[in-house]
Amino acid sequence: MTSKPALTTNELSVTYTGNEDVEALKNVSLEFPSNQLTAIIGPSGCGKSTLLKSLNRLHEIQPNVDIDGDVYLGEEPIYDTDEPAPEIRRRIGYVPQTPTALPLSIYDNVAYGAKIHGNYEDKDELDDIVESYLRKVNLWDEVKDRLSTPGAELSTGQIQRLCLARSLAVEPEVLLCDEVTSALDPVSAETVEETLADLKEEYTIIMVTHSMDQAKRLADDVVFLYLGDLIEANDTRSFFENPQNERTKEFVKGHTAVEYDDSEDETDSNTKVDTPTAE
Ligand SMILES: Nc1ncnc2c1ncn2[C@@H]1O[C@H](COP(=O)(O)OP(=O)(O)OP(=O)(O)O)[C@@H](O)[C@H]1O
Repeated sequence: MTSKPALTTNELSVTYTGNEDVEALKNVSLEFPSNQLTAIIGPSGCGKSTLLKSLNRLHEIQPNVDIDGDVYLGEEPIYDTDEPAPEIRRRIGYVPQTPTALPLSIYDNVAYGAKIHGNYEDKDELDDIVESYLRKVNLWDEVKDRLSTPGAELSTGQIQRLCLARSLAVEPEVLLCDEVTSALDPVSAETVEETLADLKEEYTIIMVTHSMDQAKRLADDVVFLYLGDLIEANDTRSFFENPQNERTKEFVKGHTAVEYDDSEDETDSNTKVDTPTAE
């Protein structure tokens, strides 16, 4: 990891409290470089979504979560700060797995984000902003003649790109993506993936994915979690070709077997992670 970190975690721990405490993340210290795409991978239940949500204080909307340590956006702490959580969440955007359009027109789905940010003078400028973000997510040509139709009438893959445009329109410094292609058909997933590949030139993107193929294709860096522990973080090539930790070696080998040897394994070739759970 070479460039300056956009986001850093310092001994970050997250515990879900209740009848039984679940330590979902344990003392994780990590750097997420600027203008790169980092993939967070690991078996089901290892803490990927927990890590992602703790990076913009999304956990605070749940009552039963204890968080220790801190996260830094550049040099600024996001927990130990007077800055309101909604402003932190504007600066560190979150795109969920299930694409959902607001009950508004295509135009207003994107304008909504721009209006929150309030960085425009008049309608002409807002039109330009909407167009530029729809272009950024490769959706403009598909929707430019029907901007006033409801966003919900688009295909699922188009809605996911609309959600990306809406998230970008508030001008975040970092974009968190939680399995944003997993609810899509293969063609739509490919289009969203191409969009992410374009966006990572300009944005810092942190993405949870279950697909090793996707991590290899898209990510500059990979973070591997197991049972809430950070096992290994490295650039993508080193991570897959020369893993340092035995656990990583096993995980990568397991997925290589799934990807390339379909004679012995019935697991779907999209390499959905199926190794032991942390629960
Ligand atoms: N709201 C919650 N309350 C209690 N425990 C939770 C809660 N959310 C997650 N957990 C537990 O925390 C651990 C980590 O869960 P998390 O969803 O972060 O894993 P994950 O790696 O994203 O899993 P998956 O790949 O299946 O989505 C798991 O043991 C899970 O059961």
